[in-house]
Amino acid sequence: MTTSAAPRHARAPELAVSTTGLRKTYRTRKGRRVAVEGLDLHVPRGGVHGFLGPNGSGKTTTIRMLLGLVRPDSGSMTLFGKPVPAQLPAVVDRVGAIVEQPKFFPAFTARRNLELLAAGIGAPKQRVPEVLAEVGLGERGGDRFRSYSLGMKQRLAIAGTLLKDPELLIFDEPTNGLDPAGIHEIRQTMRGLADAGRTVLVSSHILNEVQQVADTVTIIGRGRLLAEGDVDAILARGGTEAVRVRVPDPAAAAEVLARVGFAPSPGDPGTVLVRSGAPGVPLDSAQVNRALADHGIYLAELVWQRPDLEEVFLSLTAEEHLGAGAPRAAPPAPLAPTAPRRSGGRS
Ligand SMILES: Nc1ncnc2c1ncn2[C@@H]1O[C@H](COP(=O)(O)OP(=O)(O)OP(=O)(O)O)[C@@H](O)[C@H]1O
Repeated sequence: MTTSAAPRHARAPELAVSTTGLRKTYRTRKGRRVAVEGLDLHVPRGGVHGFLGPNGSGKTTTIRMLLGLVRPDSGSMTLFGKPVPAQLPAVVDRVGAIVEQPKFFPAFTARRNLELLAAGIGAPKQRVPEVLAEVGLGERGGDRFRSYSLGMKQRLAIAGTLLKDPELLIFDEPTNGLDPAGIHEIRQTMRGLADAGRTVLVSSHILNEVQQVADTVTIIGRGRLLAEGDVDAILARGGTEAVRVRVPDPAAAAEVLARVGFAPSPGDPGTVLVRSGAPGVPLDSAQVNRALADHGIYLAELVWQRPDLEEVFLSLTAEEHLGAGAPRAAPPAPLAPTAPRRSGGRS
């Protein structure tokens, strides 16, 4: 099933990126391998758009096709409304991308490295201090590249993509290999770029990592679209809220909760997961607490379990794995679009 959660871009006059029916197969010794299977992608202008899917789901292949590095078998693509690859030269200066790690000279300063890069791509040298500042390296531009942390190296790579002042930035798995601090730095950098009015298209196989910074996402699996739209709307449709209660006797608590209309299920040892018992009725944690206390069961802990994009992905792919004749869940009602997130990120 494809979930389309009332994306903002439905009203946008022009998308930063779009693909229609995009397909790519690779020739292998065992025959043809389908990498991208009829993919429709819609990236609105402005904000951070997460392009998400597990390893091998076709993200890099799609990005490489958009950048003219790989030729699709069929389908169409546009960047800022211009068909690519046919009109790529007309839009290429509006796009900056990191698909592979750029090579910097370890013994040169970050500033010198960017000056060399600027000369190579015909960007003005005056942009160098500006782009260093934009990625938060303004104070460290005089340090040698080899003294940088991995997160700083990746931010320098991002600075390199900004030299020509592009409107659209495409980053393929920019947090690969980074520690949590480095991941946080890159997230903040992407948020800052989007808040400054650029469009950031970022791919990742770690869905929850991007959930924290993306305004909109496209989730793919095995080269096919699974869900797209505003993060909050996809979360609201794709997963169910639950509370985890820790009680002395989980079986007794589950029985009580089921009797009064909740939907309990076993949690970690010593806990019960409680969901709303009726579709569309929000879960009320105070009622859970009261129901248990009324039956002499006092909880030691109550923790909200909010749905995340990993959970949404798993539920979407679980549906995909159902046989053709198996019953499918009815699609949830459409939701109103949510306002774009503009600062601070999510926790
Ligand atoms: N040059 C190639 N030749 C043959 N098969 C390829 C080639 N490049 C990619 N593939 C296959 O195409 C599929 C999609 O790969 P792709 O790298 O686009 O996925 P991905 O989502 O970017 O994965 P990852 O997160 O691991 O980078 C995979 O099955 C992969 O093995």
